Amino acid sequence: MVSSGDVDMRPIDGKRSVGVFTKRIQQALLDDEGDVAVHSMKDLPTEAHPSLRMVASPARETVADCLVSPKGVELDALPKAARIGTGSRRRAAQLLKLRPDLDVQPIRGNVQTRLQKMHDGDYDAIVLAAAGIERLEMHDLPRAVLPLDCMLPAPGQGALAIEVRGDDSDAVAVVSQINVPRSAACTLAERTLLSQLHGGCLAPIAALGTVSEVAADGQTVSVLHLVARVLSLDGKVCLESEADTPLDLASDDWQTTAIALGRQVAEMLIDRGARPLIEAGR
Ligand SMILES: NCc1[nH]cc(CCC(=O)O)c1CC(=O)O
Repeated sequence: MVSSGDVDMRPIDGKRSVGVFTKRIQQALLDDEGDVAVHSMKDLPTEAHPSLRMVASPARETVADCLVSPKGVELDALPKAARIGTGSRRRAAQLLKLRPDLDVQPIRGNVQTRLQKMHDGDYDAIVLAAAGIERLEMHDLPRAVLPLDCMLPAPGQGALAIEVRGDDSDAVAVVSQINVPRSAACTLAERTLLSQLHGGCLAPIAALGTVSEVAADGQTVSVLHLVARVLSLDGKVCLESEADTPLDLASDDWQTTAIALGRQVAEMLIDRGARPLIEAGR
């Protein structure tokens, strides 16, 4: 299905841009044109549609962003004042934090359109999610992975969100079986943080949840870690907070745990002054 996010070339704008990649697909579910919707979780607004239910998130792809350029150079090898195409304030702010000289310019359209614009010479480089490149099987695309400490991803990046109609109990029962709690816990923490900050998809907010196994008293326990950043648009201010919590993936408690961690890290950022930065980014 073609969504308005694929074809609308106008600059990203607060209200109009909410759900542009997901609305058309949700409408197909509501109209009974399909029974299962597959979204990029990153594109799915945190506020759920009242008649739909996100019942599964399968194993997550790689979460990083990539710098894509004709020669696939690293960020520090770009010439001074290089033109970078990205419509994402999160990406723009994190790039400018490291390279204030860069000339960040808006870009729209699907991946093919963006690459064409780069090859036409409109930009020296663009930023794309590694997950998108891999899902499109563009394995030969010249690119440099941006390390996570320089570019934290968007909440939900690299994950899929599978939605069904809330009253379709067969679909709920079947599709929920492909949920991977380890991935779902990470993205639930990230998306809880985002909704607590009322960031929508546009504010310069980055977040990454990870699960690791830690040895404690001769046993291994899972730990959910969440790190998040809120930046000023020019990247000059960058607040970062993180926290972790034990996670019991075998019980249904993982949801409560992930939500609590998302709230906790959001509070830490608000205490450090995130609100005015988010308001300025609207
Ligand atoms: N906003 C478009 C969008 N939605 C999901 C992805 C990539 C795949 C993913 O992050 O899951 C992309 C393209 C991009 O950000 O480069």
